[in-house]
Order: sequence, then structure tokens, then C-alpha cells
Amino acid sequence: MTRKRLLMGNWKMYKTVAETRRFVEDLQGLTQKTPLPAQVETVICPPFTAIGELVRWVNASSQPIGVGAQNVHFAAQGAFTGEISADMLADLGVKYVLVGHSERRTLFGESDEWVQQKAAAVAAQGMQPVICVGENQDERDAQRTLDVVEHQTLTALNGLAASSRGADVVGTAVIAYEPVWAIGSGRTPAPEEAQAVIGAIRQCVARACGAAAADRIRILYGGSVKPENIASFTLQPDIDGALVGGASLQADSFLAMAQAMAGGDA
Ligand SMILES: O=C[C@H](O)COP(=O)(O)O
Repeated sequence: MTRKRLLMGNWKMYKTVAETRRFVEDLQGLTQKTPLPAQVETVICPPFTAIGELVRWVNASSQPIGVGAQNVHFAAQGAFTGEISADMLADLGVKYVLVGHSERRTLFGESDEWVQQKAAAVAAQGMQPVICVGENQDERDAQRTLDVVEHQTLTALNGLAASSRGADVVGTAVIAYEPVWAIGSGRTPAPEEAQAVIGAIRQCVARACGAAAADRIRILYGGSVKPENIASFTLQPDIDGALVGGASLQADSFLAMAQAMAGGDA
């Protein structure tokens, strides 16, 4: 099966509504000359406060960009001060939701079980969960990378596989392999090393959820991706795209990465 390549920007806690507007104006200007390549799906995950602005612009401009969210609570509603539910995000027009980003796991104590419940809540609202997995430096040094990412992946997918549409739902999910030591550090694994881990994740999805789901699920690489190195990762056979933090904040580098993933031809 051919999996459409996916470029996803995670803005983390950057950009006000006014700054989001500036980004879209910049991108609008740039894409008059160089359109976003049709063969790459592009998504931006802004802070919650800018989601409405981005959705309005995408709808008004017909730019081929999806809007994602960076986090969600797994409960449908309730006394959870400060939290946002999956149906609130779906109601805004969100298509993808990151779950289990390493910053959520390490800074906010999110467990594998929470990530599982979040992924299930996202899928239940018809959105696509982007399940983030990755080893930290100590785990890498102890050669535990595959154990860690396989455990994180399987725990998260269990919640999806258990739903009534099981393998179908797994196939439409996205996994983002982000070595924690590579995030924001300027360091990356060799593309072949990222390919080996992502290939192993795909095999583990095949064992747990079947070959069709493994063939369909998109698996991204993330961690210090920029226009200069993105193609070296996305040209690998099992790497279907990239989850990008810092380099997604400027319209010119976002467009350059989409172009690089498309092989330069829009
Ligand atoms: O979600 C994105 C990742 O944490 C990667 O961030 P980065 O591209 O700034 O290294």
C-alpha cells in the first residue's frame, strides 16, 4: 500500500493568535509562488488558543493544511479543571491529536495507560491519534530502545485494537518515533538507525494488530528535523513523514520541508 507522506508541525507553547495570523499570512504569500506539494499531507498543531484561528484560515483559504492539537483529556466531560476533551477538539475542526509526547510524559507525568485512554478517546471522536514514542538517553545507552518503543506502542494501540472497528482504527492512527535525546538538541540518529527502529515498530504492529493495519499505519520520525535533513529520513522505506517542533515555526522552513519531502517538485 502507498502511504501518503505526512509533515506535522508541533508548535508546542509558541505563538499567540496574532503570531499565528502572521504565520498564515507569510505562508499564504509564499505559496502563491510555490504551492504546498499535493503529494505531502501537511498538518499544524498550534496551542489550544490558536486552533480556532488556524481552522478559520484553512477554511477560508482552501490551503491543504490540516489542524491538529497537542494534547487532550481522555474523559468525555467532567470536573477536570484546565483540561480539554476530544469532542471539544473535534467540534473545532481538529483532525489529529498528539498523545504521549515525551514532554507530556516527563514534565506532566503521563503514563502509558493514560496515553492509551487518550488515543482511544481521540479515535472515538473520529480524529486520528498521533501516538508519540521514544527512548531517553539512558535507555538508549542501555540498548533498550526497542523494548521501550515497542512497549509504549503496544500499550497505546491496545485501546484502539479493543474498539469495535479494531484493526481499521489502528490502521488510521499515526505513530511518531521521537528519540527523547534528539528533541530540540540538534542531535539525530542516523537515518538508517531511525529506519531500523521504525521498521521494528511496524513489525510489532503487524504481530499485534495484523499485516493490513501495519501496512496502513503511518510512522513518522521526529527530533531536530529541519529542511536540510528531512529528506534523509523520509526517503527511508518505513518512515512516512516527520513530526517537527522548532523548524515548523517559520512559514518558509515549513514550506521548505514539505518541498523537500516531495522531492522538490510541487
Ligand atoms: O514534536 C516535536 C518534537 O518534539 C521535535 O522537536 P524539534 O523538532 O524541535 O526537535
